[in-house]
Amino acid sequence: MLPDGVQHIAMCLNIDEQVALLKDIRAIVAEAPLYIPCMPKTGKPMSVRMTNCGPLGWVTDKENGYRYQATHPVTRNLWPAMPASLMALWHKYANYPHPPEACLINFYEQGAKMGLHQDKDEANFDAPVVSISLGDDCLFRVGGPERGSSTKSIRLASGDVIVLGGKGRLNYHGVDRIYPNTSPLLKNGGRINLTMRRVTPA
Ligand SMILES: O=C(O)CCC(=O)C(=O)O
Ligand SMILES: [Fe+2]
Repeated sequence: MLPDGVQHIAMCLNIDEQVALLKDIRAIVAEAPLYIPCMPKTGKPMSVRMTNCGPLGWVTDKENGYRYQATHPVTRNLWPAMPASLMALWHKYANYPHPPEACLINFYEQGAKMGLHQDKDEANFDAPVVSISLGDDCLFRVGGPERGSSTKSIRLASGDVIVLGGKGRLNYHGVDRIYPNTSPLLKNGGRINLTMRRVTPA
């Protein structure tokens, strides 16, 4: 059983839908290249590469830490628009009457991971976080709203959706590992995660 408010919806996207979504993501990455985010204060580079689409994007660097901003930290351009394919997934799974403002695009190569954390840089926790997996499987871990709470590990596959909402909105979660060569979607392997969020109060 997953914690209250955490939903794992397996195989939401069939292979054709995954290919179509990937095409949209490739267009976004062509305009807003993946960059290497760094941890606040220490400046340690994260193993995941990132970009965003939508009016706001989540960024992090040594000097200014975790935040949302309207522009890409390297190109300084506005983030590309959120594609209709992502908007449709939000409206299907978020059960929230306002559109998402940010979609963080995470790219994990083999060996990349993401430590346990809460998504709490938003000024609005009423809306859920809707997260889509594409490409190689990963081991996803989710706990409760306190750092020490027990966690549960689940394997996510390409086309799966995770929703963190309600009581689960601030639950700790992270990605422990990528399982190489488990999906034919990305020619060179790796995993893409798309995390849609509402940032400001509606
Ligand atoms: O890659 C994932 O499935 C989770 C990503 C995540 O938790 C985040 O970007 O905040
Ligand atoms: Fe997260």
